[in-house]
Amino acid sequence: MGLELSGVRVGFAGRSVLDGVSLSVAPGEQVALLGPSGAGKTTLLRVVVGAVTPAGGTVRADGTDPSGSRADLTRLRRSIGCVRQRDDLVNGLTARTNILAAAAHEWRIGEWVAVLMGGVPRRFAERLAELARRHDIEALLPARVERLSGGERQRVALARALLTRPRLILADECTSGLDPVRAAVALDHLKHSGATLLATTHDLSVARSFDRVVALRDGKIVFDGKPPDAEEIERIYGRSAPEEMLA
Ligand SMILES: Nc1ncnc2c1ncn2[C@@H]1O[C@H](COP(=O)(O)OP(=O)(O)OP(=O)(O)O)[C@@H](O)[C@H]1O
Repeated sequence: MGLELSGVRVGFAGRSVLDGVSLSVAPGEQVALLGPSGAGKTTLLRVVVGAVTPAGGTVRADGTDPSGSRADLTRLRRSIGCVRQRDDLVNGLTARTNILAAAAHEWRIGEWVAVLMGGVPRRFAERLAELARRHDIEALLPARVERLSGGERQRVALARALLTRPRLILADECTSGLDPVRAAVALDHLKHSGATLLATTHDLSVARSFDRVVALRDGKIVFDGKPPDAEEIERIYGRSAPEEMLA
């Protein structure tokens, strides 16, 4: 799925958070959105998914305006997989049900019953097993998600985002909270999903694993290209660069 943002402006309580952001991402392209805390990375993802309506500029995801009609937004969201910084798994439900819920709009009546009884509809079984294996969560599937650790929840959230093979993945700090091996597995899986990928990070080593890095500072794009080296980062961010960006 392609993305086109032009002159996007967002403000909260009179304070500018995105200030004339223009960005073009081709279908299948993978982009790291780099920036220190508060630079506007999450807000940019929220604009793409229609959770924040810009005060100015235009946004098109797959040619659709995410702030347009409800029907357009619903259709668009079904092609997007989100992994949020703070996952929004539903407590009280098992990891299995949380993952399957990503496809709830596709369930048939019999499948609703199967899922509510703790089962897995046959047409999702193979995909669920593959994701569980890949993210090492097979043993966690029957557990209620409130009993899982932060990193375990993160892996469940990744599996959920990938279940329906989305065409666009918005990953917000998706590896924070994961150990280095699992973080590498998660990134690798996202990158090999074939989807367009927009992944926020303030970790330069994560950004460096992408071919294209878009850096934000105070709501503006200040760099767009091959991964910047430490010297460039210092030039872009000066003292506002957190240590992990200078490493
Ligand atoms: N709903 C909101 N209401 C008011 N201010 C907001 C809202 N959402 C974000 N902000 C502010 O906008 C700024 C940018 O936030 P955003 O979450 O986009 O930054 P970020 O680059 O993702 O940071 P982090 O790496 O810490 O997640 C912050 O100063 C934040 O406090």
